[in-house]
Amino acid sequence: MISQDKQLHFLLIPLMSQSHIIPLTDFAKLLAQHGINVSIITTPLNAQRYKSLITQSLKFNLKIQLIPLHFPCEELGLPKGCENMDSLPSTNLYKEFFLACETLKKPLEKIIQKLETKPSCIVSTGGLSWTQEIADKFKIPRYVFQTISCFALLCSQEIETRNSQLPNETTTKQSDDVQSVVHQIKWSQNLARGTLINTFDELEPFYVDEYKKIMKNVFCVGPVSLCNKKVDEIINRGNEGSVDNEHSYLTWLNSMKPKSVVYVSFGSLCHMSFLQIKEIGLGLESSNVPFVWIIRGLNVSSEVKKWLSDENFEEKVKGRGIIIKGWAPQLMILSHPSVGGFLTHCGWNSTLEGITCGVPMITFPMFADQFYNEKLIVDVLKIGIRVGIEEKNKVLVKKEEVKKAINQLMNEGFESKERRKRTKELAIMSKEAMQESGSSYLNIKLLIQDVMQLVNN
Ligand SMILES: O=c1ccn([C@@H]2O[C@H](COP(=O)(O)OP(=O)(O)O[C@H]3O[C@H](CO)[C@@H](O)[C@H](O)[C@H]3O)[C@@H](O)[C@H]2O)c(=O)[nH]1
Repeated sequence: MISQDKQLHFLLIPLMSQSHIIPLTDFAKLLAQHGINVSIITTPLNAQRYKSLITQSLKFNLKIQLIPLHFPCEELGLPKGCENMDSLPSTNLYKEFFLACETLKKPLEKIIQKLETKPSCIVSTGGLSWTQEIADKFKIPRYVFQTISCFALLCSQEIETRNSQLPNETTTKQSDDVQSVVHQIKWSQNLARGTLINTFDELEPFYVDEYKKIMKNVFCVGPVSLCNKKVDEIINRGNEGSVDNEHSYLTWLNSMKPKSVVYVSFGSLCHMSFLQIKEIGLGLESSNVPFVWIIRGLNVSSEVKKWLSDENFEEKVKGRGIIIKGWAPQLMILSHPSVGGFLTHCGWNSTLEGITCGVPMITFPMFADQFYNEKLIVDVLKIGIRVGIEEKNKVLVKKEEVKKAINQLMNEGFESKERRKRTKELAIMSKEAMQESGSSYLNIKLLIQDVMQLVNN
């Protein structure tokens, strides 16, 4: 714990999406472990979903509170209860969702006005450019919390988001909207005091250095998921409801040979066509490799359910494969010794979680930074292999290609062993970065000093 003249209070504002709330709540724990008082802005349903965070903080004497603000779903044409991007019934509602997020600005200003002492700083995730206006209004320094890699940040500085990186259903009008939002985000980032990135210096040193040349006050503070050490923290992370099933998954994983299982998941937002889901299923079936396959959100369509039942799929793979139709305890599964491969959409949180758990990957990007992360995983770090062609969101990846990639990743050949070795080395480096006197640990301290100095001036 640092010695400090004043009790620092960090106000954390994530975009209401699992891929932003999860790393920011992890970061809250890390800050609280350094003696910081942390408030997280959220909404009533998200507060419910993350209530275990509060139980845990009380247990470990950490000062973290959730501040729920009303989220105007129905007023803005969103279905009731859609307070998190993963509960949207269609990707066409993203615009309405972002507008609903922006309406949090006024109530949040009222909250800040009512606080006895104003927050020492705001930490908000990249997409929330309106939080910069709040920071300016109250003269509070704002740090942008980046949930993507330095490699992807640099790529996106250079290149406009290509249409092929947008989700399948995106229209030209929506694509223009995306470009204008990207410009707004960049504008607000330049006004921020600094940038915190969920990565670690040793993972992508060249790209971290390059990013530091174009942005001021850059602190790599991750992988933040490593703050979850106790089993119940890992099982509960981002969970939607009860954790009863988690223990049966654990029993199943315990019965499998070390490094024999492939974990298949496409994050919290990806919307995959029925035909693609079918090819993945058939590829998994014919690979003969044990698997845990997550089908969630928009992907659990009636077509998918019918196909699974017509094929008698779950019965056919019984004993060798598990399908989870809903929220999976991803960190628990990836950190289990029986898991030896990860078929992933390359979301940055998933990529980092694969790395910290030492699990090599099969890359299946579908939109946004996922294509950059594929390049980082396959070409730079050499800890994964591609399945199908590069711009695969427009082309069906066939079952034969899925089977081939799984067998190539999971076999005992020289290349697989080398890939596994490299991933293991990165896993060790990631843990060292987060340990006392590791690079990310020290960067968090430097961040706190930066805030302290601003507060004391
Ligand atoms: O059943 C599930 C599904 C997901 N997760 C967790 O949810 C997070 C998902 O994050 P990520 O892997 O980054 O995927 P997305 O949800 O798809 O993330 C979006 O946001 C990321 C961060 O900005 C981008 O890198 C991605 O491209 C974008 O799709 C991870 O922590 C997972 O462990 C679970 O625990 N259980």
